[in-house]
Formats: sequence, structure tokens, C-alpha cells
Amino acid sequence: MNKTIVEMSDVSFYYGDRQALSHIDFSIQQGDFIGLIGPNGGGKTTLIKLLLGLVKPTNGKIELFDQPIRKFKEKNKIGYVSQKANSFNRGFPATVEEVVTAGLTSKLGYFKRPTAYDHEKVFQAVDKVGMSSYFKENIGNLSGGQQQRVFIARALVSDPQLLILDEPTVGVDAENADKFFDLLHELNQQQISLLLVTHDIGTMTHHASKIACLNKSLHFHGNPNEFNNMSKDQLSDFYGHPLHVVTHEH
Ligand SMILES: Nc1ncnc2c1ncn2[C@@H]1O[C@H](COP(=O)(O)OP(=O)(O)OP(=O)(O)O)[C@@H](O)[C@H]1O
Repeated sequence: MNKTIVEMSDVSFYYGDRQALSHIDFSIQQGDFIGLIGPNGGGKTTLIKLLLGLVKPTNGKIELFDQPIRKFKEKNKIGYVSQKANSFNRGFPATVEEVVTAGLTSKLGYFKRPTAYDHEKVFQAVDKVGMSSYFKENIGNLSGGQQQRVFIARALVSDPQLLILDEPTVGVDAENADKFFDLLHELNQQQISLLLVTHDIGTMTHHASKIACLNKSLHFHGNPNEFNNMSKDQLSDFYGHPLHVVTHEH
């Protein structure tokens, strides 16, 4: 049995009077690759905000790496890559090296200079995502998919054990999305657990080891086969509208 690294117990969350999450029991085990899916407004972003400690649960409790979230200080253990990460304009004045070095800020503080060891870590992270030949390139000159890789490198530089990715393949063409999933599998093999928010159910059932379906409450949390065996009616009930799942053949 793998170690539990995230445990949410009976968590509810309200924005004022509006309930976004209701009685969520959800856990992440070390080595998991979880696809978090659900309709618009289903609470996916809210769940991530809770895990990142940006908002506090209205009810219930959250433990990260065996500690209550309010005591959890090892922020480097959780990396986050937002959906907006890959929307830099051309000419944005930062190189790949600089963007990835910024991922060390929590370790370095804003004013300490990186050491030779830090530089090596930055280079290794960029290399790991296959972007070393763009090391000195301006981030704005890269494609959306390449920028996304750079932001993964920025998250990797502080050695996270859990990587949370929000819609990482939006705007990325099919071929590059496949390569991107190859990269995620490689990271997952190195014991980095992944929580990936996506609307692309077909791709997720192909790649993830577990699927979690969120629509205010957690409607399903299990393996992709069980998920695929859910009837169309069950899925449509959960989404609140008829659903057509596209399965991707590989
Ligand atoms: N800052 C906020 N203030 C008030 N209500 C909010 C706020 N943020 C989100 N909500 C509401 O909480 C619910 C859950 O929103 P959330 O953004 O978590 O969903 P989501 O699953 O990430 O949606 P999407 O797939 O559209 O990004 C929605 O009803 C939303 O309108």
C-alpha cells in the first residue's frame, strides 16, 4: 500500500452563501496519476486552492504529507502549474533559464543569489522537460506547448513530490499533447504523483491511473476501467447534461 500524501476528510467549502464543495473525502497516494474531471463550476479549482492552502475549508480537515495543512511548511513538496502559464506574449523579457530559476524563490528568497548547485538544478529541470536547447531563449518566443514544459521545469526545480496541473494541454495540438503525456508518465515513473485537472475525459481515461469526478460532491473516485463502465446515463446525470465521450486510440 502506497503512502497517503493528501487526505481530505469530509471537506465542504462555501463562497459566502454559495456551496462549492460538499462533504469531500478524497485522497492521493504516492505514485498516483489522477485525472480530476467535472463540469464547469464543479469545484475543481476550489479543490486545488484548498490543497495549495490558498483558501481554508469551511468544514472538514485536510492533511498533507501526514500533517494538518495549517502546520504544513514544506511548500516545495507540492508544485503547481496553472492553466495561464502558457500565455506569455512574444517579447516577454525573461529567458527560459530565468523563468525556471524563479521556481527556486521559495528556497532562495528574493535576494539571495543562486549557487552553482542551483544553476545545475535549473539546467537539469530544463533538460528533463526536453527544453535544454532553448535555455537562453526568450520565453515569449516559444510555442504554447514549449512554454508549458518550461513551467513544468519551474515546478520541478524544487523537487516536488506532487505536481498539480490545471488544463495543461489546452491549446496544444494532438501530437504535442501526446509528447506532453509521455513526459508526465516519465515524471510519474520517478515517483512524482500527479493531479491533472482536465475537460478531456477520453485522454484522461487513457493516461491516468485514477479518475476523480467532481460536481460539488465527489461522484466517482476509482480506476479508469471502472469509470469507462459507468453508463452514459450515470455520466450525464453527473454532468447535468448529455455527454459524448471521445476515446482516443493510440
Ligand atoms: N471567488 C469566488 N467567489 C464566489 N463564487 C465562486 C468563486 N470562485 C468560484 N466560485 C463558484 O464556486 C463554484 C465552483 O467553482 P470552481 O472555479 O471551483 O469550478 P471549476 O470546476 O474549476 O470550474 P471550471 O471547469 O469552469 O474552471 C462555482 O459555482 C463558481 O461560480
